[in-house]
Amino acid sequence: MSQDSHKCHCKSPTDRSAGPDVRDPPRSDGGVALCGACRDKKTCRLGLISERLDETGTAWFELRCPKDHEGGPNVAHGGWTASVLDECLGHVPLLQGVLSVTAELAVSFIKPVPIERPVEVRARIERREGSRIYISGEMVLLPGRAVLARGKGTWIARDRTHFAHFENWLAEQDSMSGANQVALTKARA
Ligand SMILES: CCCCCCCC/C=C\CCCCCCCC(=O)SCCNC(=O)CCNC(=O)[C@H](O)C(C)(C)COP(=O)(O)OP(=O)(O)OC[C@H]1O[C@@H](n2cnc3c(N)ncnc32)[C@H](O)[C@@H]1OP(=O)(O)O
Repeated sequence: MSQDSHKCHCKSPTDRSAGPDVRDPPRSDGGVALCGACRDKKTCRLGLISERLDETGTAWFELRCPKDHEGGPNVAHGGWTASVLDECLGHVPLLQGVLSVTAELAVSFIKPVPIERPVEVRARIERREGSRIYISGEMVLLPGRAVLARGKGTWIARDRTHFAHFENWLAEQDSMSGANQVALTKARA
């Protein structure tokens, strides 16, 4: 359902659940835009150290896989690699002042990613169609830039009411399951 056609008593975009301003998100000391879980710690727990957008529209990220994301011996858990690509690719529109959410993400795992070694992600928008933003990127090992992983996917541009709409949807789900519970209890009585 599109947000425009969603008719409910949604909270206003200025409500706390709308989150911080996407054009001025909370950042780490290295300038990385921080998601909800990392704001208090003021550091990206996935290991992103810095991010920048160059004049051609390519976004560059420096990072290391923290030890607590180890999967196999001395290498990253695959979920870390997928999370980092989700994060970095999603930051490309964010660096241009656009909030978007991941609709689809495909990850190719080319080589294991060593723990605590400098790696780089570069990502760019391939094209846009309506609210759909097609983004791709790759993770390379520094300094030689051997490719470790590739990601590509579809992001959907949203406005700040996205999360307030979701909270209303969740409340509707909860009230429906509450009503179902009452009906079930009555049927059993
Ligand atoms: C990135 C990190 C940010 C760092 C934070 C810094 C601070 C920033 C400051 C402040 C805010 C905080 C920001 C946090 C941001 C976090 C982002 C994430 O974590 S993303 C988490 C995982 N992804 C989800 O949770 C989506 C869950 N899915 C959905 O919400 C919906 O399914 C959604 C929005 C994807 C589609 O909703 P519909 O289907 O109701 O919307 P309809 O209007 O019908 O479709 C819109 C367009 O989307 C296409 N679409 C829908 N699903 C698709 C799919 N699976 N694949 C391709 N296209 C799809 C449709 O074809 C349509 O395209 P057409 O506009 O007509 O061109």
